[in-house]
Amino acid sequence: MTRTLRIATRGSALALAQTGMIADELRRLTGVEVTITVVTTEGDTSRASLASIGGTGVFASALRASLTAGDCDLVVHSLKDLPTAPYPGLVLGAVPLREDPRDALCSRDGLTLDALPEGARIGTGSPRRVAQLLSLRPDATVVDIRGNVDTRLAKVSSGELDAVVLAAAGLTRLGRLDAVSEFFDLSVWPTAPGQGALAIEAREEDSIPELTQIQDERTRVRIVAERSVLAALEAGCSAPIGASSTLDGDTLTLTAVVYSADGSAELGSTRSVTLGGGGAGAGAGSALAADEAAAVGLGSAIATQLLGDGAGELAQLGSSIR
Ligand SMILES: NCc1[nH]cc(CCC(=O)O)c1CC(=O)O
Repeated sequence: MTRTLRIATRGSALALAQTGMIADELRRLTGVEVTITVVTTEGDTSRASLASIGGTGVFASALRASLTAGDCDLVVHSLKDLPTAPYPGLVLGAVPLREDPRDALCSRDGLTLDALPEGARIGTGSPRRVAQLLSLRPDATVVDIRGNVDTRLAKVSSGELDAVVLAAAGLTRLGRLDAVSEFFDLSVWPTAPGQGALAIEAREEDSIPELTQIQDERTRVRIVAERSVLAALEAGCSAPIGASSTLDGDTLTLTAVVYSADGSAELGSTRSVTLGGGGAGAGAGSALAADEAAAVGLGSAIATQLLGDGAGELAQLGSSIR
């Protein structure tokens, strides 16, 4: 009998697209059979603003409950929507190769952020994007929006908004890169920790060797570093924090920026570490574990520095702990 893996996912077009891609890769690379079931989450049913219903975890909890209950074997999440706190009994089974981590502006007539009219109405639901937008365009009116990618883009074509900011990765996966008028460079516009990457979550007690075949270890080490800043700042995905990383050879470099809510002030820090892969003689698994530990150390060092510089007060992190 062919082995079957059951994957659970949210039902949005983006979630279905990215889960479908993972399912196809698992089938192609390992020969397993894969089934997909849709789980509705609070993030899908509530129309309240994301910040108000709790940010961290609103998309993830129902999926995690399904995994814990044994109703599925794997869950595909957008990594940036996955809370940093460990979840009892579940593990990050695999992190596939990352898509473009940048944010993109989608406006009419290809206008860039600089070229938008005075007082332009720009839609986003993310406190980080609000701060970044206002820091570059203090005259803009930022409108808090919810909804899937197509709904957001429709508000621009209809004229309700002049522009929206969306993740390039989501637009790529949905085949909507045509809507992009500007990609923001990560050096001026770092994005959410883990943006553009997916998380395949599994039960700790299960052994699913197929997962190593869809994992990109270099992506995994980078996102571990980015997320450890959030964890060390005790901030959630709704906090106004951007992070970006590079892994050049064995040099892992991480930048994190903390913003005030109105974008008028920011604090940043950049550090690097040389990864040793656990040293000669270390097994493949322990080499990855050693690199992940170094990545966590890098993120914590950056968080400690930012807190020492006053990031807690600047971003009012206490109020975004969830
Ligand atoms: N919070 C919503 C969300 N979660 C993941 C993505 C797509 C990009 C990704 O995989 O990081 C998006 C949409 C967006 O931010 O535009």
